[in-house]
Amino acid sequence: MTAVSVRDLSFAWKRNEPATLEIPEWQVQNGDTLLLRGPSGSGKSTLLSLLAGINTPQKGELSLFDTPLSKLSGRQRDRFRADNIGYIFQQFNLLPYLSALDNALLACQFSTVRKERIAKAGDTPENSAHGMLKRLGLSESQIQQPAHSLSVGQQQRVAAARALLGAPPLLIADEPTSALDAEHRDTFIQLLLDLSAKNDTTVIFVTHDAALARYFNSHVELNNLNKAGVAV
Ligand SMILES: Nc1ncnc2c1ncn2[C@@H]1O[C@H](COP(=O)(O)OP(=O)(O)OP(=O)(O)O)[C@@H](O)[C@H]1O
Repeated sequence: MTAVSVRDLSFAWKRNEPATLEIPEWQVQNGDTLLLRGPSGSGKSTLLSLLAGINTPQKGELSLFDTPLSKLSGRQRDRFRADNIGYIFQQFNLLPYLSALDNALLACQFSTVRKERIAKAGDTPENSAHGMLKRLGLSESQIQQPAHSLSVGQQQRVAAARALLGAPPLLIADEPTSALDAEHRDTFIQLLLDLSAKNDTTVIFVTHDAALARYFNSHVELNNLNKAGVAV
């Protein structure tokens, strides 16, 4: 099965303006770990927003795990995203006054399917979130602390736990390491990839940082994929 399949996709932010993205063909295989690179403004976040079904392309096909997103209503797309995509945002998007544990648990609040996957593995969401946060290096007291009182590195781990809870088949991470020093960044990526591999989760990781390439089994330069703005 392919995790992502794109054909003749075109997306413009505004009608009658030149397209930001034109991608004739692109596939990501299930279980791949992919690094997506490109200069600032090249459309990386825009592409992620299409993959997550937050925005929809004006033309072309975009399927995730053989489900064409264009066939889903807005509400079905929201449900599909909650069930199937773990998303780590650049700014993490944690709720500041909720504890690390409750932030991680939000992933299950919006998805029965995630809860069911955990139940099938003989676990509870609370226990699974707690275990994930511990594996990501948070202490008992940090797990109970409100997110705003954690360091940037700790907040990033909470965002990773929330994204991975309930084993979504696709993890999307948008530059989540830009605030970290090299050592913390490398440890974090290694952990993220180890946890993803356990669930056979496909990973799409966006970064500017060429030094991270060695962690991923495929590499895509968005400017090679995207034909928008290129004369034919
Ligand atoms: N919400 C939006 N409304 C209108 N235009 C947008 C919006 N978001 C992005 N754009 C435009 O789309 C183009 C691509 O932006 P995008 O944020 O996808 O690039 P990026 O590669 O993720 O950049 P960076 O590495 O700086 O985050 C830019 O020209 C930007 O101005």
